[in-house]
Parts: sequence; structure tokens; C-alpha cells
Amino acid sequence: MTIQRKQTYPEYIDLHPVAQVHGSVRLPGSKSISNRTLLLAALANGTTQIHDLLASDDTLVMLMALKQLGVIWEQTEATQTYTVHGSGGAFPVHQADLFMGNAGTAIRPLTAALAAMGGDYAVHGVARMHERPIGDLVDALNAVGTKIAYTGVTGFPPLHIQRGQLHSQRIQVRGNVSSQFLTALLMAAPLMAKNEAVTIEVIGELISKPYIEITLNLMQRFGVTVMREGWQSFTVAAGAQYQSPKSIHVEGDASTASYFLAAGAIAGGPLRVEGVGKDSIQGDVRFVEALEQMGASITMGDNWIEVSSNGALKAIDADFNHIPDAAMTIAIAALYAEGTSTLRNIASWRVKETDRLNAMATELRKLGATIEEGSDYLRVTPPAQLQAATIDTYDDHRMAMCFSLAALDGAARRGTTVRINDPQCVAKTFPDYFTVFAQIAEQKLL
Ligand SMILES: O=C(O)C1=C[C@@H](OP(=O)(O)O)[C@@H](O)[C@H](O)C1
Ligand SMILES: C=C(OP(=O)(O)O)C(=O)O
Repeated sequence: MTIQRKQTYPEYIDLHPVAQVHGSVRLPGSKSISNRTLLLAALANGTTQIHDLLASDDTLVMLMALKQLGVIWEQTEATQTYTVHGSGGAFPVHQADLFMGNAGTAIRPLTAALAAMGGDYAVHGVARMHERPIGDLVDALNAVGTKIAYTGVTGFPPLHIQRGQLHSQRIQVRGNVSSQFLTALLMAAPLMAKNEAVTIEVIGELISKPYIEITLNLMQRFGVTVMREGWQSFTVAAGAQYQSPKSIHVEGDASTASYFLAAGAIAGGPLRVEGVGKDSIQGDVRFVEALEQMGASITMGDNWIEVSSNGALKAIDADFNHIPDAAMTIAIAALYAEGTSTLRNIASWRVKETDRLNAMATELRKLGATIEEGSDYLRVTPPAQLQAATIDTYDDHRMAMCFSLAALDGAARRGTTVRINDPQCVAKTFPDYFTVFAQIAEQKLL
């Protein structure tokens, strides 16, 4: 099955310097919560109404895959409310060819669920997805008896999943390449814990930890409590089954919030985002701590965040392992700081939509910044004045969203004219990004 992308933007967008940003942005739903909720609702007993689901490429591939697997869902017309009829832990269709685009949050959890159920499934994605590792997840599962084979390069999708025979309830997984492997195993664990408890042990270091909290929180809302020993070991009791919470609301996306919050910090604001706040279960709300360290002022309600600043931003030197996605936005905010900023412990950037360490370094240099690209860090020294540039986006939504901010005038230095090539790539998580950016910047872009 192929999925048609709606083309909304031209080949490139030119952004001209913007003196001020202000206003309020209602955030689209969280990608991480949307895709987890869709899968949990599909696996549960009962019917779930999901409110404010994200509308984007990543959620579309999950919705289409579930449909192919025989899961029935309906969209309430012209809204982001979806009703998912749970399959009670066994998808009705046992043979399918599933296209997962470039959605890590779709391919990884679905692979684990399908391997646990058994069947005859082909799982694949865009070319870049076939370069993104999945070996740690496949190794963890096959070691306990599932049957997943590589049909391309060993360690990467595409995959062929067949029916295996589970012979152990103790699953060991490495967590230093992506936390999504542990998330995938956790979500599939109830399918493997029919008669006996399942324990998942993390071998070595675990990165991107806050995403595991999202997984555990949502599993809990679907009635499955995971017993844990820190970040080392996670146990799902025998007989655990997902039960629909009937209705669930998807918070706004905290990673998406980072572009608007940074805009407020760079250009002064005040700028408010609505949909995430103090009550959020997403680790990326901690992005505001980094902005605060850089000198911005933050106020937060249960469901909103507002940022403003008066004066130049300060450089930052910090570990960003806990917020790898929002950290990209810090690299751009660093262009507006006084002094050199260092983003540490971000090696996972290399295996995401593109090699983000390399892409960031290349494009930041085009703006005149001096960049040191380490194996797991990025050091950004801003130029005296930003240079106009044509930014390549590498089919990476975050590259496109981040670099739009280089048009903003900051207190330490002015913005510049940026041409963003292939702006359409924002469809992965936020198809309307440039339309909303134009509103807060009071610019006519299209
Ligand atoms: O579990 C999730 O929802 C995610 C985990 C993170 O990936 P890694 O664990 O691979 O860093 C993050 O970058 C991704 O956008 C979403
Ligand atoms: C890394 C990302 O996505 P994925 O869910 O595909 O891993 C991202 O959205 O920045």
C-alpha cells in the first residue's frame, strides 16, 4: 500500500527577517502519545475514543497498518477524534505487507506486537527507515523464540515476521541506540505474559529515558501496571491485559512546542503554547529548563507554557540525552547567544531521520556559525552576523522547523533571510508548521 502525501507547500519557502513574534499557538497532538495510544487501543479489550490525535504522516502510517491488520477504527468527521475497536490482543488479519514510512514510533512497537502474535507480515518503510537500526529489538525478541528475519540488510528493516515459539519469559535488550526498543517490548509484553510474568532487562546504558515514562504511563491508563526496578528491569504480571479507558485525550506535542518557545526566547515574545504544561507526561517539556538557563523567562500553567525574554541569550553547555528531539532547537537558539554553546550526549542524533549531527553542523555553517561536530556532541559558536543561506532539510521535519527560526531577530544578533528547501517534510509530525509560523511572525509566506 502506498500513502499519498498532500502537497501543501512549494519546493522551497523563503523566510525574511522577522522583528517580533507574539501570540498563542494551539499545539497539534503529541506524536509519541498518538502512536502509542493507537496501538494500545488496538490491542485492548473494548472501544476507545481518542481525542486530539495528531494528524501527520507518522500517525497515518500507524492508522493504515492497523486497518490492514483488521483493526476497525472510525474518524469522527472533520475532527481528530478517532474511535478504535480493540482486538482483545489478537489482530484479525494474519498476513499483511505494512508500509511504516519513517515512523520509529510505528515500526518498532508494531514489530514487537506482531512478532509476539505470530503470522506472516512484511514490514518496511522509506529508504531512510531501512538505514535506521532495529537489530537490538530483533535480537531481544528472537532470543526468546520469535521469528523475525531481515529481508534486506542485517540489523535494519525491511523485516519478515513469522510465527515463532516463545521459550523464555526473560527478555534482555540493549538501550543505548534507541529507547524505542524497550518501549516496543514493554507494550508487547502483555501479549507474551499470558501464563507467566514477562521480565524485560536493559543491558547497559539506556538513552532517552523520559520516553519510557510516557510508555509506562499510557500502559497504566490501559490497565497494565509495570513493576520496575529503576531503569534496569521491568515486569508485566501473568495474565495482564489491556483494557480500554473508554476515552483518552492526546496532549499537545512538547517537541513541536520547542520551536515556538525558542521563537519567544529569541525574539522576545511573549509567546504562548497551549496543549502542554506542568501536567505533561512528555519529557520534552523540560526543554524550558534549557531556555531558562539561556536567560529566557518561563511561566507555566497546567496546560500552557509562555516564554519571553529581554536581552541577549546566554550560551549553554549541557547534557541533552533526555530530550534528543527538542535539543536540536537549542542548537539554533545558540545562534542567538553570547558565546559558545555545547550540546552533549546526543549520539542518537546520527540514527534518526537523517544523521542530524552532520546535517546540523553542515547547515549551521551555512549561516556563518563555527561548528565543532563530535561523535556525540555539537559545539556552536555564533557568527557576528548571521549570513543568508539556503537550508537543505534532508527529509527531516525537525531540520525544516528548526532552521525557520534563523529568520528571527534576536537581541544579540539579527535574523537573516533563509530559504528552506523541501518544507513539505514537516508533514512527518506537523503538516501546518509553516502556516502557523507565518501567523506568529505576521508574515505572508505562501
Ligand atoms: O519513544 C518515542 O516516542 C520517541 C523516542 C525518541 O527516540 P530514541 O529513543 O530513539 O532516542 C525520540 O527521538 C522519538 O522522536 C520519539
Ligand atoms: C526521531 C524522531 O522520530 P521517530 O519517531 O521516527 O524516531 C523525531 O520525530 O525526531
